[in-house]
Amino acid sequence: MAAAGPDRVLVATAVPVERDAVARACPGGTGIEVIAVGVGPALAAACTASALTAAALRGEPYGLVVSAGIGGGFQPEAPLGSLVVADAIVAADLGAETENGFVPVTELGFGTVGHQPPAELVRRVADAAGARTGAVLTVSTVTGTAARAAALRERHPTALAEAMEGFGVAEAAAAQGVPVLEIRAISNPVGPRDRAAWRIPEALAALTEGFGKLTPVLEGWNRHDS
Ligand SMILES: O=C(O)c1cccc(C(=O)CC[C@H]2O[C@@H](n3cnc4c(=O)[nH]cnc43)[C@H](O)[C@@H]2O)c1
Repeated sequence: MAAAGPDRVLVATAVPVERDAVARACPGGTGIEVIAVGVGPALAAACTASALTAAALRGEPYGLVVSAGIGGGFQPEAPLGSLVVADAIVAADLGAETENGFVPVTELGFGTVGHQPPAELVRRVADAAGARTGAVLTVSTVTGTAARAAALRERHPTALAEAMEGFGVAEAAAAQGVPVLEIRAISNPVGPRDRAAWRIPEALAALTEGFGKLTPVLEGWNRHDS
């Protein structure tokens, strides 16, 4: 039997400037498509699910989904302008606040709070792009205090970054049995709110450079090979 060809890859960013930064490194004909799916986990999940379903109905299903964009980095492990590849995609604020602290939704008997990207693909992508690997948290509220940053790190000691879409994109992918990655270029520290300290152009440039290096890995990847 002939070996299956490489999987088609869907890259989902939140906003158009992130989409364009990734697309600059992914010229047409590579089997990689880049779309903007909106800010926040719910909109990102809805738009990603629509794109996956539409492709499957066309008879051109995706074999991998990548949530990509800028993100906040936990300091000092994820400096501004660096890249992080998620080895775990974690819904960090999906649960209940109690007198004894935060309780994840899974401990209340519902749903899921994490997705695991394929370990070998994470390693290959991170090696190609010179990225760090660690948990990437999905939050609905951007962290704005040192106390909140410390609480997140205490609950998630391996976390390197936070953003707002990864878990939504991962839920949509998981619902269709498609593996998922998350790749973040660090635009700001996670911590006290200081919008003037965000380095968005530099992070977008890092996203383009990183995808330039990791695109061949995505192009060659087939989930049935690994
Ligand atoms: O400045 C604000 O008030 C503000 C509030 C909500 C969102 C934004 C964005 O610009 C978010 C765009 C996009 O970037 C990701 N991102 C970047 N840094 C962080 C962060 O520290 N924490 C969470 N998300 C972050 C996120 O994925 C958004 O889609 C600005």
